Amino acid sequence: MAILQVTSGDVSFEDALSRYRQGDFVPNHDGKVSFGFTRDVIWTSVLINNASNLPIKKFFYLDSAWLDSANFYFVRQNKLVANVFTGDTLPFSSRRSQTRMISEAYEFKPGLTQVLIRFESKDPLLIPLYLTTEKMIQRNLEINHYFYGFLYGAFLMLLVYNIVLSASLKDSRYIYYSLYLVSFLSLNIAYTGHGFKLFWPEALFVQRWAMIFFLYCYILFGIAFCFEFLKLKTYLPLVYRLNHLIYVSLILLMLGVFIYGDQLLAVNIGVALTSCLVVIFISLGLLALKNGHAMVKFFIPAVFLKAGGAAFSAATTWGAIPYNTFLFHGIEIGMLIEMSILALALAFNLQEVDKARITAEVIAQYDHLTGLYNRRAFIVNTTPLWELGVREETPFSMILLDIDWFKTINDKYGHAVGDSALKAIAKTLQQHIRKSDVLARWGGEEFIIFLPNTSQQAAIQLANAIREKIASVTVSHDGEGLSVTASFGVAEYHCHMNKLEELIKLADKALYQAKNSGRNVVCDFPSLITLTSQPQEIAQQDAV
Ligand SMILES: Nc1nc2c(ncn2[C@@H]2O[C@H](COP(=O)(O)OP(=O)(O)OP(=O)(O)O)[C@@H](O)[C@H]2O)c(=O)[nH]1
Repeated sequence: MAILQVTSGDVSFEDALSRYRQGDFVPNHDGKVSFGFTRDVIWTSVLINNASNLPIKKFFYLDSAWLDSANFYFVRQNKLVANVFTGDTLPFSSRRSQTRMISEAYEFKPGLTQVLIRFESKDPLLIPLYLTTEKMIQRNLEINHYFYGFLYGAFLMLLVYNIVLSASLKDSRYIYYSLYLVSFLSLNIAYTGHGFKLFWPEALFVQRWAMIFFLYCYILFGIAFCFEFLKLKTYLPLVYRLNHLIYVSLILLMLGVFIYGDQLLAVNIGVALTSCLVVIFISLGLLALKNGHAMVKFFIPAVFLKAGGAAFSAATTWGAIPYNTFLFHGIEIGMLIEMSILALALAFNLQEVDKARITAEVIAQYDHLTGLYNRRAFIVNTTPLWELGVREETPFSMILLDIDWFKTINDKYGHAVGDSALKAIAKTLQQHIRKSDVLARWGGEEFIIFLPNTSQQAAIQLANAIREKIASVTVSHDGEGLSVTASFGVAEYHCHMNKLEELIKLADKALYQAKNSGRNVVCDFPSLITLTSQPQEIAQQDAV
């Protein structure tokens, strides 16, 4: 194969032929196939010698879906015998051969045939040209089908997985991930020629601009995903504030290039932005890592691997390294790896969210000062025991206790001492109840105990034991021990009660009675003072 690269203006077939004869074509000894982003026109000349006596049908096959035009001129004995035009400037349905990649059949008569082909593209000019048989083309397409079947299958799986997660978790990161993935998928469908073959075979305008449009979408959603995934709002708020400016600038740029209408310029800007994207992603990732964002440990390797794949694709496209199908598909493989790692990261995040939810649920059950159940958790844990007691007709009781003169303790010794008293009493209560009892901090200085399988008499006994114990507990203050007392109300379930609240109300009434009876006493309902000690003003209860 010999090549003539026309850098300015155009050359007609006749001119190309005469320049070939003048020796202007250069032999393509090193098998160059990539000419990068160029407005140049490439003419190639191939001499085919059919040494047999019979005509042989062969196919020219181009393993690239980016060519705007491939114009084949078949010359025999200095005469043009056939001219076939194909490429993306022709509706797909008008192509003689309906393969996704350009292929052109020709029956070579015995003897020498010269084939001159004029190539042009507004996308990267890549000409991996093969002279082959129909069988080989079918085989190649078959391998391609498996490859893209696997790739699109994997992308669709990741997509569905993330759409389900975004719908159930209402987390914007999954939505941006899905958009990022869909834009890459669409870009891939456009630049591999699948779109032209399957979705818009007649629409030349779409074929011309779809790839560029999806490339810009990919950049836009890539940035949006990066901002959300790295939680820049939290970890880099100054950068995050720029997000709207970035999105608006990108959309304006996109509109600008479409209105200007220069396809090659639009592709060049898009590709340059995609390369910048990798640098931006990694820089933002490192900054977020510095500010303590754990998910970056997934993000940076994912972006590196994708960037590696993309670099190989770009290098083969630009002709920096020799063309090779595997390397050419580097971006797709890299993107699949990146998407899988990021999906893993989002799954990891799901686990974190779950852990945080469990922690929040646990925290929501407990009183932070004493570590006892709070009022809500008390009701939740007591209700089934109440129902069981009612059904099995076993006695059960409730104790409500309130620290005496607690306001005075706070006022006189300070809140910290009040808190220590609350903690000391909580500990005492925990030591005196059974595992099956339910203990909670009911309010400020009030505690409640639900006692399953416990009669009123037994509850009163327990309350008195606790009362005595509390009175003997000392809370340290300025090196001295300060003692506190508590008053108790006890009530037992009766069959006319319908709700837990009714039993609590009775215990509260008994407690009220205990307070009125001078404090540091246990009262039950109906009010009955079971044991008293001399009521004391806390102000007088100094060191023990
Ligand atoms: N230190 C501390 N004080 C609390 C806490 N929760 C509530 N309190 C205080 O407990 C005091 C309760 O005061 P009162 O309801 O007047 O009861 P009292 O002083 O114990 O009087 P009697 O119950 O009639 O013996 C209030 O001053 C609240 O501010 C807490 O978590 N820590």
